Amino acid sequence: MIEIEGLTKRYGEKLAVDGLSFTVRPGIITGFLGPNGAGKSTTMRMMLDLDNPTAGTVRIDGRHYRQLRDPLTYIGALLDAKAMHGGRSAYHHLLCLAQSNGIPRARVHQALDTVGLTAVAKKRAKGFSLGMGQRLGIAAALLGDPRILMFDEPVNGLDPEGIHWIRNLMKSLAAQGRTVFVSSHLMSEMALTADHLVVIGQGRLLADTSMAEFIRRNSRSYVRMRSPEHERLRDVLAAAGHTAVPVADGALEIDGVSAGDLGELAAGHGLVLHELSPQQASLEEAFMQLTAESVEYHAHSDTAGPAVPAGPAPGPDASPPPPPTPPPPPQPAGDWGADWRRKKGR
Ligand SMILES: Nc1ncnc2c1ncn2[C@@H]1O[C@H](COP(=O)(O)OP(=O)(O)OP(=O)(O)O)[C@@H](O)[C@H]1O
Repeated sequence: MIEIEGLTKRYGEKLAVDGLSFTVRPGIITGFLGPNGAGKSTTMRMMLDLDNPTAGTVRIDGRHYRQLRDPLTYIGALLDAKAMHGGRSAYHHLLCLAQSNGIPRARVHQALDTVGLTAVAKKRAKGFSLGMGQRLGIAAALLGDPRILMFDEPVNGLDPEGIHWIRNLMKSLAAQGRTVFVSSHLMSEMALTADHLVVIGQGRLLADTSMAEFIRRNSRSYVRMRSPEHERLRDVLAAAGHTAVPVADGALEIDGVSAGDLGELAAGHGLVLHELSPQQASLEEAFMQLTAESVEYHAHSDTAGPAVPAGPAPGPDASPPPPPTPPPPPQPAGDWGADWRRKKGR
């Protein structure tokens, strides 16, 4: 188990992690989700004592990382798959790690076997593809047979076969009762892997919820209707007890009733419809709404300009930056998502 309490990291003016508190439990995969720059890697580095917190604590099975004897036997991590000595073979890379952490040599063979690198164990790591490097990084994380595993964006840049393999590996590690903590900036990836979600934005906790609860609250199905007789359609729907929410393109969105029933209702009143379509809100949309106010880097919607940070404009001739927008107040974890549902009139 990993317990994080009031974890904060400031780099000069930048508050990268802002008073995070949550617990990562064993036997499940906990997804750590947030847009680019949200503070995921910084949090993970502090969990592994690679960075000092400005405030707050991290406990690994009740102890600080520094108090762990042979830490690789408690917690294994894949942070940056490229962080290895490229001139060494995969076997020697793992052997060096094993020898400096009191791990028996036999584990090197087992770890190579688990990740499918036995055949290339004698090859130098610098000749490895991205996927092979990722597998070697995972072998290093598994080397000490730790109860806790941490993966930072493990599927980045992998082909579908590699992604499938990592997903299944994480699931089997969790099924063995281990604590699995995995970061991503993709909701779609987490939906396929995680049992629990911790969502952050600009270093703050936005949600701490089970995946099932996230899906239950956000996999909303509804019906879109459009009619040239917009007002009459609204009246007919209201009289039938349905709440119709108008949206920007002139359509109405109606929850809790089927497209078939709505079609019959409209036909019964002689209403012409230009659209009657069942819809399913995507989890990606829910995640984007949840983190919308905390996204630091936006792409321009016009195609002329490059993506730039939303912060002050660069360069000596740049016009003065607009005053900073105050960050949104933190949401109580029990009511996350309420804000965007309110905004959408849901
Ligand atoms: N060593 C550092 N010095 C100064 N600022 C830093 C440092 N490390 C991270 N930051 C800043 O802290 C914020 C959080 O960065 P972090 O890498 O933890 O985010 P992230 O959620 O992992 O992002 P990504 O998904 O893009 O990897 C960013 O604004 C980043 O620029």
